[in-house]
Amino acid sequence: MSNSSAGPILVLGGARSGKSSFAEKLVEASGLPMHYVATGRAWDDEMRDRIRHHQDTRRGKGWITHEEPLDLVALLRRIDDPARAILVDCLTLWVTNLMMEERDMAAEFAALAAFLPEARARLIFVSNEVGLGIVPENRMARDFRDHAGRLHQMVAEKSAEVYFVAAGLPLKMKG
Ligand SMILES: Nc1nc2c(ncn2[C@@H]2O[C@H](COP(=O)(O)OP(=O)(O)OP(=O)(O)O)[C@@H](O)[C@H]2O)c(=O)[nH]1
Repeated sequence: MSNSSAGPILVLGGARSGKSSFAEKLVEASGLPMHYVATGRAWDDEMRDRIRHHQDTRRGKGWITHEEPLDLVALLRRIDDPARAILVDCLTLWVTNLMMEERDMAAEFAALAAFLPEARARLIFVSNEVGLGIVPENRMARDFRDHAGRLHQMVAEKSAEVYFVAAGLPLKMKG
């Protein structure tokens, strides 16, 4: 794992690809205090169960959890510290939440782009690669796919390392 000054790490993958576990291991290997930023919202019982499983079983003690569905950059600026590893899980849920609230996507992405080179913490971003299937039929899904793709390109460009995880296997794409 690179040092904090080298830039963030981006971990991409499909649903249930093992991307979050891989990213969690990177954070644990850093030996730094571990911060988890959840962008997901508990919108139903299934999601509530998943979140409980993440909090109690997957992460357990030793992690500090922050829940922020929208103002991700403001939170990252608040908790940024060179003596911390911060895992953001995940960027695609952030995109979903921003779209639901009709936020200015370009402005939000620009704020993140401005923050990344200044960040001092070991930052690890997890995100779903959603652009590999057929073109979605509905407009909102196409917009979502496009926003996610643009965001991934921006974060990848500013990252020191980029991985693609499939079937639990990480493929290093950058760094
Ligand atoms: N609000 C909240 N959300 C959480 C918390 N822990 C995890 N989550 C959310 O749960 C999501 C992960 O859900 P999963 O369905 O288990 O993971 P997945 O990304 O489909 O699977 P993998 O590819 O194996 O990681 C993350 O994107 C988080 O946003 C938490 O403490 N609070």
